[in-house]
Amino acid sequence: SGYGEHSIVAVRASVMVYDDMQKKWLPSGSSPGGISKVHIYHHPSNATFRIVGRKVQDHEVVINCAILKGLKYNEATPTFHQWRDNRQVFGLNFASKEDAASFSTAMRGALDAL
Ligand SMILES: CC(=O)N[C@@H](Cc1ccccc1Cl)C(=O)N1CC[C@@H]2C=C[C@H]3CC[C@@H](C(=O)N4CC[C@@H]5C=C[C@H]6CC[C@@H](C(=O)O)N6C(=O)[C@H]54)N3C(=O)[C@H]21
Repeated sequence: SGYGEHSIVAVRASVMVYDDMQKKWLPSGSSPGGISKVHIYHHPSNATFRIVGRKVQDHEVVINCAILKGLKYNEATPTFHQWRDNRQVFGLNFASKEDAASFSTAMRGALDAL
């Protein structure tokens, strides 16, 4: 309903990005570590989806990336999932297996709809 975006899933996860130079995973955002609320937002009128994550503590946006057709979503472990865009690799270290499963189901639904 309406013309805005709406959240199709909201989970808790630590958002990470892989640093190719240092060859290690770094927490995304300015303050080290910490849990974020990570949503998948659907924009029905332009049939798009994106992932937006905000730190629970200070609401810093630590991820804001489009879900593009053909994205390969890798479930490396039951609580760590990852994917690439043309610049970097993102990882979500979920607070629970249930959060991971919810997110994965919504992600795969979005990918099927693109
Ligand atoms: C073909 C391709 O791009 N391949 C990608 C994967 C991929 C495949 C298909 C589509 C998209 C993608 Cl993305 C790829 O191989 N990449 C992506 C970058 C990542 C980096 C390091 C190495 C180190 C080993 C592994 C890893 O990350 N793994 C193991 C579970 C482990 C779980 C938790 C996270 C938490 C932080 C870190 C840790 O524990 O300290 N950590 C981990 O250590 C986590 N890996 C990878 O996984 C690597």
